[in-house]
Amino acid sequence: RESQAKKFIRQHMDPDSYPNIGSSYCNQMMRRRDMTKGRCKPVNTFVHEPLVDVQAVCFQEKVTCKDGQSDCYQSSSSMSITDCRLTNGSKYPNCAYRTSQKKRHIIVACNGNPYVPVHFDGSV
Ligand SMILES: Nc1ncnc2c1ncn2[C@@H]1O[C@H](C(=O)NS(=O)(=O)C[C@H]2[C@@H](O)[C@H](n3ccc(=O)[nH]c3=O)O[C@@H]2CO)[C@@H](O)[C@H]1O
Repeated sequence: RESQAKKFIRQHMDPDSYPNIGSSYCNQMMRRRDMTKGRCKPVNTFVHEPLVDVQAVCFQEKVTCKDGQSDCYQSSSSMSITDCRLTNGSKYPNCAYRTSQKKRHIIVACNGNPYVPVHFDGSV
């Protein structure tokens, strides 16, 4: 059984590639990281920063999560991210994504001991 922390890493961490945004990055990565089984995950962000830097966000600015919970944190510095968004013409099982490269402050929810990111809430 995959822990929430491991799931966060699988779904949202890609420190090694700062993709030269060919449009295929999201199409490939959403499959490779197992987010196109059963349905195409509509929106997903990959973070291109070292894991330790993303884990440190759990000890940065506390903010309210989209769901109203209070265990979210906003990164003090902007980070390199790639937003993957399902295109309108996309038809399961051929999940077609738009790839958008951005520099944003990320917002994550943290949980557990050790206190680590378990959910990607958004970016600003
Ligand atoms: N406060 C919390 N505290 C603790 N745990 C919390 C909390 N909240 C949720 N979980 C947990 O997380 C699980 C989970 O998968 N939540 S999810 O909203 O569907 C994830 C979103 C995100 O993956 C993605 N997205 C979205 C925007 C963006 O910019 N980039 C981007 O990637 O889209 C998804 C849908 O929005 C949920 O089952 C619940 O267990």
